[in-house]
Amino acid sequence: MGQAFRKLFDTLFGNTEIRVVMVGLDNAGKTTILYKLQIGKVVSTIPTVGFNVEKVGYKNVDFTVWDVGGQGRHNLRPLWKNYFTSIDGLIYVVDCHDRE
Ligand SMILES: Nc1nc2c(ncn2[C@@H]2O[C@H](COP(=O)(O)OP(=O)(O)OP(=O)(O)O)[C@@H](O)[C@H]2O)c(=O)[nH]1
Ligand SMILES: [Mg+2]
Repeated sequence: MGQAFRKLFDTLFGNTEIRVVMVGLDNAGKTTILYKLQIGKVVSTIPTVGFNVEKVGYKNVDFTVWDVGGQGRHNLRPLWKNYFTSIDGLIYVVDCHDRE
């Protein structure tokens, strides 16, 4: 209950911190989205082995966005679940041009 009031208070009067995790298959575009959100540009990327984490501010909300690598050949997908504790949101990124 106290936590709920705290969140409400923060939303109305201060900064709210939200933790978000992005997962999806390799080459889906997660890292591209992360840096587009943070710096507003499309950057060139390399496959993520591990994760990238960045802060993205929007209005009075501070998003901490975790971008977790999705390559199957490095067996990264079974590791996704380790990022799912204490998060407020999960984004699953899909490349709509990927027919496989
Ligand atoms: N045409 C097009 N290319 C994109 C788009 N988003 C990402 N790409 C390209 O797709 C490739 C992979 O993008 P990443 O953002 O590195 O993919 P990822 O999901 O982080 O991949 P992993 O780190 O391996 O899990 C890069 O060459 C990007 O430039 C898009 O919306 N359109
Ligand atoms: Mg990546």
